[in-house]
Amino acid sequence: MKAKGPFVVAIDQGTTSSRAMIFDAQGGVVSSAQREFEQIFPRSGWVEHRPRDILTSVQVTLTEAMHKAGIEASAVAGIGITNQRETTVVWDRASGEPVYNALVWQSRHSAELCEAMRSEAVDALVRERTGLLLDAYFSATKLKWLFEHVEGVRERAQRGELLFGTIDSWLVWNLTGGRTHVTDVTNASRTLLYDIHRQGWDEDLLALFGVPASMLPQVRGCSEIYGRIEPKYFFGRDVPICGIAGDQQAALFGQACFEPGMAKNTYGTGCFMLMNTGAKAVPSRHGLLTTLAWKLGDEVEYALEGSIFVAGSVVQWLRDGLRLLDRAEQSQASAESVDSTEDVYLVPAFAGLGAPYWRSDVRGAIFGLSRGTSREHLVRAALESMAYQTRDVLAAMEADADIALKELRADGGAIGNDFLAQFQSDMLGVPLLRPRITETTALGAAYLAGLAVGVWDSREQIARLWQQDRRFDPAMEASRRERLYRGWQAAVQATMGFPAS
Ligand SMILES: Nc1ncnc2c1ncn2[C@@H]1O[C@H](COP(=O)(O)OP(=O)(O)O)[C@@H](O)[C@H]1O
Ligand SMILES: O=P(O)(O)OC[C@H](O)CO
Repeated sequence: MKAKGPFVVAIDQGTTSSRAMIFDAQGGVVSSAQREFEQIFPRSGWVEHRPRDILTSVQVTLTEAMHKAGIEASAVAGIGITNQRETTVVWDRASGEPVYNALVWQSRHSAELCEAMRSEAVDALVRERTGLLLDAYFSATKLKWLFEHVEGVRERAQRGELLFGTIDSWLVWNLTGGRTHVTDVTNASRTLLYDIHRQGWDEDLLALFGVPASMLPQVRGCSEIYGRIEPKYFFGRDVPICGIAGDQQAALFGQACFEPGMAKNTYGTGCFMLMNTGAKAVPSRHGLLTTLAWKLGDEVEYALEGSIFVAGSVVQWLRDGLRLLDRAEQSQASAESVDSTEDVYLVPAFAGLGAPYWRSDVRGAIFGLSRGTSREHLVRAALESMAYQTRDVLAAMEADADIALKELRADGGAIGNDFLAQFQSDMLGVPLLRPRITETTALGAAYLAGLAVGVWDSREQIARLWQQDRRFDPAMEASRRERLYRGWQAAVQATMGFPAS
């Protein structure tokens, strides 16, 4: 007999792959399926996705995960969606056809346009209303690029023929058969068009970027029924879609960081540290972002975020670019085979530096090379760079929020690396906790969906489901830690000074 459930499905639409996961009511993984899709690099620094590829990868993984689980569709209580954030899609309201590829969050399409728009008044307006910065990372700059570079898009948008959405909106629109144009507050808070204090699209910002209000989705909470999936996509059942959050906020939720001061760091392609600041939107004076953590019922909570653009991808570069490794996992043994980097530092500013520096013009550098520098030293320096960047962000966070972090919950593919986890704990001087389920992004989306349809009743119940895999306690002497960190800071300063202008 097939298991009765209830089960919850999470769709985790990430930058390089889509994943569908099925969870039971204890928060345990029943099955999962994953598909990569094509990354399109039309020019140096530009990254695009085909919106239809994304949709297909989601539909295929949904079906595969259900087959693997061997459960009835009727046992699924709800579907949650979590997504790569900021990535921008524009499509025709009538035909559903995208007008162009999706412009991906990392892409620098709109970098020049941002420089041309920059002024003290614009910077202040953006920061005050959105908690963000004027940077090509965010959606409104990508929309403006589409208006300026793709023929007819501005005019069609002005005539009300086009819709805009981040990937969550694009998926919900399609999975509900073109009936529902919504997003949630967390995704809205990454567009540069949303007032995070007043909770609404902001007319001044719409005017600044030339965006007609008619193309915007309705903004909703993170845990409610938005619509029902078309039965043809889900074994004949119109299951509710009832959870939406951007992937980093979903991970914060999946890590059960529900109290102000609790923080998580996700070590994937990039690294995103978010600290819950509760009902208070804490403005950053140290290069972080203020963002919405979630909205449950009428309650809104905020987070401080440090966005690091290159983390796990530095290991991919060692593997595919320098061919120093066959597999990412080998980096652990390689780093552990030497006692230190012998003062080699690698600053992986491949696409500039994100938080807290925001320097899109700088590029990566390696310092301290000697005749004795080996492959192992470089691998270790690459892993250490993730930990140093995280310390930069944490220092900014503690200064902004005026608190000292007690522990850091960590997740994402790269934190399976024990060397990195230990070095990170050493470098921060706080315990690092690794949960049993490191797919916390999908788990968070499942929790949000399950809360909306009664699979779980409360956040307290969810917090009790969090389980530790391993705890890493700081073991490095403070004097060594500070000496190493000073070396990193010098390396970053030197990187930012090159080439001399
Ligand atoms: N054992 C490991 N040590 C170091 N880095 C790793 C390890 N395993 C995976 N990675 C890195 O982590 C990233 C994959 O993590 P994942 O959470 O799947 O990323 P994303 O969701 O951003 O695609 C890759 O960049 C990979 O190089
Ligand atoms: O797809 P990921 O996990 O690399 O996350 C991307 C972030 O949401 C970008 O802001």
